[in-house]
Amino acid sequence: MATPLPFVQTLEALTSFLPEKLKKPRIGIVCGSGLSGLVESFREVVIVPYDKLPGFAKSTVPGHKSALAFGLLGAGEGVPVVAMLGRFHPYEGHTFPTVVYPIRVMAKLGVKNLIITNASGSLNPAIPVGTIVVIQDHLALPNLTGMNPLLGPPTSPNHPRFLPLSDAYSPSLRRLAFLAAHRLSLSRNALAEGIYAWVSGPTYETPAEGRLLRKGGADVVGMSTVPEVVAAREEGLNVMVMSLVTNFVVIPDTYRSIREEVEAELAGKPVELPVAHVVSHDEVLEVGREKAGVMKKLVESIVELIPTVPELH
Ligand SMILES: O=P(O)(O)O[C@@H]1C[C@H](O)[C@@H](CO)O1
Ligand SMILES: Nc1nc2[nH]cnc2c(=O)[nH]1
Repeated sequence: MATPLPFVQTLEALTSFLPEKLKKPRIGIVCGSGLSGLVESFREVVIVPYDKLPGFAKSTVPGHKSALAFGLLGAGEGVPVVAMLGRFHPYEGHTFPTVVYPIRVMAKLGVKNLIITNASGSLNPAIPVGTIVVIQDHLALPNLTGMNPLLGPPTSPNHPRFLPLSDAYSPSLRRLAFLAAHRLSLSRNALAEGIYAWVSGPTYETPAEGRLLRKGGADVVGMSTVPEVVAAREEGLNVMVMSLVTNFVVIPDTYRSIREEVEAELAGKPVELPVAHVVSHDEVLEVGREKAGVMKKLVESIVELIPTVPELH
């Protein structure tokens, strides 16, 4: 029998930390690798470390802090928001209920719209490093092969047993991303649309895996987000995802043949080999730092626009 989740205790703890005007955020934000700097734009900010909250784990990944940030974001009076400064990934050893626990807590606080960010590798030559991809759909091999975050007894009798995901990524929220980019005078190439492949990690893709995902229709690949999207949809939230491309995934058209190289060498005609790029988390964080400002402005602008859209209330 699964241990019951301590929602009541978490909500009581949060209530004790928060002033009245921050107690009911309507917009939730998840900050991906290297993107927690968003909190610098919050006003009247209250930071609640995860270790003060029953049910919350600790994020162990560099570039992920372990705290919830509450504050007002956007021009004028500002909109009350809550942001996860750091998320939990299944590859860290966290169970799915733990990975998505903060999302369910956000829903219980009254959050209706969720903006998720992440870092990803590009599988699509037309989507270079530094692009922010507004996700329109996902390809989640783990969901299809026995690692679905909703396996097991339902978390609540109010949740559907069979959750549809054909409409997971809110067109109304995605629209706001492009309107926000226009307001900020970003170049057309700064933002793209695409499909996110979720893999469990923590290994990066082999070239053959990258090629498989590309052939399957994915544009970018990452190790997070989909469990959060699934839980958020189960909780009835509107969801949008913006994925910052931090590196290219190597997808060769052909493999270099070692046999041909040896044969060429033996024949006295050595071939000059291209040096293949090897991705690292430092590189992911570096691009995150470079683009954090743009991501921050986009999120802030989307937060300002949400209250103007009746179907997002
Ligand atoms: O939490 P996100 O998805 O932003 O982090 C990405 C995926 C892995 O956790 C890590 C790999 O570098 O970055
Ligand atoms: N799986 C995966 N996750 C990433 N996160 C940032 N870059 C990558 C990548 O190339 N592959």
